[in-house]
Parts: sequence; structure tokens; C-alpha cells
Amino acid sequence: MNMMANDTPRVVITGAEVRLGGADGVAVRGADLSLRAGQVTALLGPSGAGKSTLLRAIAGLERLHAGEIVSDGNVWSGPGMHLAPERRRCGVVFQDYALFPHLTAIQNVAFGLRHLSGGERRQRVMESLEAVELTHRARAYPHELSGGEQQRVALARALAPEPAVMLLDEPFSGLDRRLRADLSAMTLDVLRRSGTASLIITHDAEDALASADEIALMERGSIIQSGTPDALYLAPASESAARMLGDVEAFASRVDGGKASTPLGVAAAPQPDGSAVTVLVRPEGILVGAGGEAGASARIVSRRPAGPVVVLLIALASGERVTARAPVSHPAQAGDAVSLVLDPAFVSVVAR
Ligand SMILES: Nc1ncnc2c1ncn2[C@@H]1O[C@H](COP(=O)(O)OP(=O)(O)OP(=O)(O)O)[C@@H](O)[C@H]1O
Repeated sequence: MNMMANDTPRVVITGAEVRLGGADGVAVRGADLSLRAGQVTALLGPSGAGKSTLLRAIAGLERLHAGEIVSDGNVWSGPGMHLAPERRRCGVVFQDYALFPHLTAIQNVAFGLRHLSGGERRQRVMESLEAVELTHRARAYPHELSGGEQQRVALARALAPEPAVMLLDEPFSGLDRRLRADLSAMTLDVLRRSGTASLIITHDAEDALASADEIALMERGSIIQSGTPDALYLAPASESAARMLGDVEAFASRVDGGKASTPLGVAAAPQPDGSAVTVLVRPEGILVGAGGEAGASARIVSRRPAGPVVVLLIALASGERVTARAPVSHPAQAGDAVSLVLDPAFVSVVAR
């Protein structure tokens, strides 16, 4: 089970299109995505973006109308080609566990291993249950297991056949917050160690930023940006990509002499002069200094502590309001006059 992670994608999705009927009928349109061995990719996007449909297409539960899905050089879906789901090296974990109620944990995990000899099968089952720390509950039936334990059995069952890709559709959303955090950390660890390429649908941007190796952002059927959490947080490709990962201030501007100006100062802009752009600023990129220092004059409206940081609502001279995030030790209080400057590391300029 311990294949090493490497940079060769195990699954490559190119120009995938899925039509389902309904409003305009296209649930996935021209989606491109690569999934790598030993890496967890979080698929994030608003409701109806096409996340579940894309997962179902990779699993072979939906047909592609255009584009292709290739795994380790084998075409799974493509023009005139649709490999049956059971012939894809693809494990799936859904929100509702979908364990067989009349089978024990061992029997559930063994279900997908009927092609192996008895000895090999037993060994693989125990290895899989061990990976999810459930050997002590191996003989229990699903109704005797907690929600979190059932989800771990579902994970072990999906991993046991050593799939090339693991697909997880909001696997933790039915669980309470603390359990979710624990199970999420364990699941990601197990997935990475298994060497499989994993794609996990989540609604939780903070969780994706903290735990995934890559994030893919989906909107209206397309992957609008993918990359490492840092790259996506710091260099979003568009305003909507930026908003999917957290708070951002957006200022409409026009490029002049390689720069775009905002009420908080200017930002370097790679676009040609005259281009209409949006300057995106993360709350950490608004540096709040004492009044009278260099920068844009402003006043603190409110100060709200949030653990290690403090959230400052600030009114600019124009009356516009922005939100800054600073370490909780920051001295600014409501009513203080302050000066604002931009930290370029948290600023990006995108086409409008
Ligand atoms: N069986 C179906 N028939 C027709 N249209 C469908 C069907 N299933 C989904 N759709 C539509 O396809 C689009 C994508 O749906 P999908 O479930 O893939 O989105 P999602 O991003 O997973 O959303 P959510 O986060 O709410 O689960 C939506 O517009 C949805 O209404």
C-alpha cells in the first residue's frame, strides 16, 4: 500500500463536459483537473457548481459528453469510450457511509476484494482496518458503530482494493464539529500514506486551506483555478476565486504606468496600461499604523478579537469601509485615527 507520492498525475481530466438536463442542462463544462499520487485535492465551490457531478463522472456514474478522463495512461471516459464503474480503479466514500447493514466491518471491507485469495484478502482487510484504527471493532455490525466509526469502515472499504483515485463527497458533513476535525485529520493522513490520488468535496474553505495539498475551485461547471492553498489564497485568479477562500476587499481600478491605484495605495499591475482591473486585498494585507504616519488616513470603527487575531473594521476618508486582520496584540481601538498601507504579498490585481 505504501507507494511514494510523485509528481506524475494518476488521473487527468481534460475538457470534461456532463449534461444532465434541467435548466441549461450542462452540470460540468470544460473542467480540467489533475490528481497526483499521495496528494489530497479539495474541491471547493458554491452549491450547484457541479462538484458532485464531476466526482460521479470520474467514478463512471455519469457519462462525458465531451473531454476525457485518463488514469495511468488508460482512458476511463472519452470519445466513444466509457469504462464501467467497477472496472475503474476508483474508491468512493459518500456522506451517508453506505455500508451493508447485514455485514460486519470485516465483511464490508472484504466485499470489494473477492478477486483475491482467502489469505491475501484477510491480510488486506486487516491492514485496511488497522490504517483507520478499527481492528478492535472488526466484528461489529454498522448499527453497533458510531457515525465516525462507520465512516472509517467506509474509508477502509474504499481503500482496500488499492484504488488509483479516491473520491470523497463531503464525507464528514453528517458529524459534529469536533469529531469532524479529528476524523478529517485521520482520513487525510490515511489517504496520503496509501499513495492514492484523492479528491474530496468540501464546503469548508478554512479546512481546505489548512489541510489539503491542492485546492480546486469550481464555479458554474468549470474549474476556475487550482493550485496549492498558499498560491490560491495569495494569488487568486479572479474576484470569485478570491471570495471562495476567505474575506477580501475588492477595488475597481484602471492600470496606469504599470500600477493600479486604490483608496489604500497603489498596487503593481501586470496588465497593459488602460486595462480595467480589480485590486484584491486580503484582510492581512491592510497594515494599520498610528494616525499621522505615511499612508491613507482612516478611523477604526470597531475592534473584534478572534482568537490569535483581531478584526478591525475601518472607515476610510471616503466613507468606504474595509476590514483588516492584525495580531491580537495590535493596539488600535475603536475611534482611533490610523494610517493604512498595503502589504503587496496579500494584494493581487486581476482583470475585471
Ligand atoms: N439528476 C439531475 N438532473 C438534472 N440536473 C441535475 C441533476 N443532478 C444535478 N443537477 C444539476 O446539475 C448542477 C450541478 O449539480 P451538482 O450536484 O453537481 O452540484 P454541487 O456543486 O455538487 O452542489 P452541492 O454543493 O449543492 O452538492 C446543478 O445545477 C444541479 O441542479
